Amino acid sequence: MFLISRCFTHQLMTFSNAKMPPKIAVLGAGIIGVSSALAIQQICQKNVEVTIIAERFSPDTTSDVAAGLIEPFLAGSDVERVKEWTRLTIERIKEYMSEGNLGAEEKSGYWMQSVKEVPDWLKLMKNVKVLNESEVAAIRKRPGHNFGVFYTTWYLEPTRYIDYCTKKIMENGGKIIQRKIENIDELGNDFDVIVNCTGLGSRVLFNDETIRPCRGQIVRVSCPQVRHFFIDDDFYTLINDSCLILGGTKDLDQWELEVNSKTAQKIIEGNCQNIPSLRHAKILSHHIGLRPCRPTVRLEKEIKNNYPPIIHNYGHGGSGVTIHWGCALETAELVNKTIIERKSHL
Ligand SMILES: Cc1cc2nc3c(=O)[nH]c(=O)nc-3n(C[C@H](O)[C@H](O)[C@H](O)COP(=O)(O)OP(=O)(O)OC[C@H]3O[C@@H](n4cnc5c(N)ncnc54)[C@H](O)[C@@H]3O)c2cc1C
Ligand SMILES: NC(=O)CC(=O)C(=O)O
Repeated sequence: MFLISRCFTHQLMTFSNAKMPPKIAVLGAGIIGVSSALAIQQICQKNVEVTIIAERFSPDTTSDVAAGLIEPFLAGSDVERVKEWTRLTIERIKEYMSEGNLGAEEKSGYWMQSVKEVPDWLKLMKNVKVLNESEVAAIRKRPGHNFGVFYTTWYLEPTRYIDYCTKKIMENGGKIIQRKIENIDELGNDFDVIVNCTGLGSRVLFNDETIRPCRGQIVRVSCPQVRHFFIDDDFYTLINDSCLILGGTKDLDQWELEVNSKTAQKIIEGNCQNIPSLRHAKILSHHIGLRPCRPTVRLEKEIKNNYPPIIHNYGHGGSGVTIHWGCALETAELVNKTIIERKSHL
């Protein structure tokens, strides 16, 4: 009886609240959660009540650790979807830059490779140049640099951007609740749609063991004379407005959040070999993040008996900044379609 009444109550709640704007819970306040919340407000023309519920907020999310380089990395096997999400995100970044926001720029540099790779997503970049033998020889810094590509991409500093999105969400009437959700039963019948943007948290919250941590350690340094990024199989120097980000480890199934000093030293040494000027860099800070890696990004609607519809948007690996807006738009379209379908049944 309880289950039926609960299910009936939920339907009743929906029917009885037909005049109230649909209530949307967005679980997670990383770049995926806040961008999804904002896209939902925009696509549903603000005729929704969006509440972000999260355990941690910026600057204490994985998203805040990211350098925000725009290029797919550990994004799973849906390469065509990832490329389209990247394209839409690049358009978003251009708009964001045109508004005069800080923390986003075009940036050029080198990707030196031991095995030649010219992925399709390079077509989204500018000034792409596959290096010839003499150019490789001129740029090479270590024996593993057998091939190389020069290109221009963008960076989007997550912390600044999350703040930008959050301000807009609040201006649109959004709400924020700081809370760890142990079980979605806790949400009861309070919401009409649940949007899951909990990243690695989905492993427990939605019992998805296919999402696994890929631990990344970085060092933020100041070295203004370095103005190009430099990436190879083991190390990278990426650029933000007022610092460089030196990386980059990728250790699957490693949950350790303590900074490892030996790893930090290896990261610094390896990047100094690629860019000798870095020997004059000032060390600013050390950070760890656990990339939410999954075989594919999970972006889909789930219907569970006795629960509101759940729209999943998690598992972005090393590409959450790169694909955030494409994923946010697709999530918002799923929410809008769900609301319209519900209204048609009233
Ligand atoms: C070192 C490093 C460098 C990176 N560099 C880049 C880069 O240059 N470019 C790029 O595109 N990507 C990069 N990434 C990847 C990017 O950071 C991630 O893909 C992205 O942050 C994932 O965003 P998210 O919002 O899903 O996760 P998160 O930022 O982890 O946010 C998850 C949110 O869900 C909340 N949450 C989880 N479980 C619960 C629960 N049970 N109850 C309530 N709230 C919950 C958390 O509190 C948090 O608010 C990098 C990652 C690392 C680690
Ligand atoms: N997209 C990226 O470049 C990801 C990255 O730098 C990381 O460490 O993850």
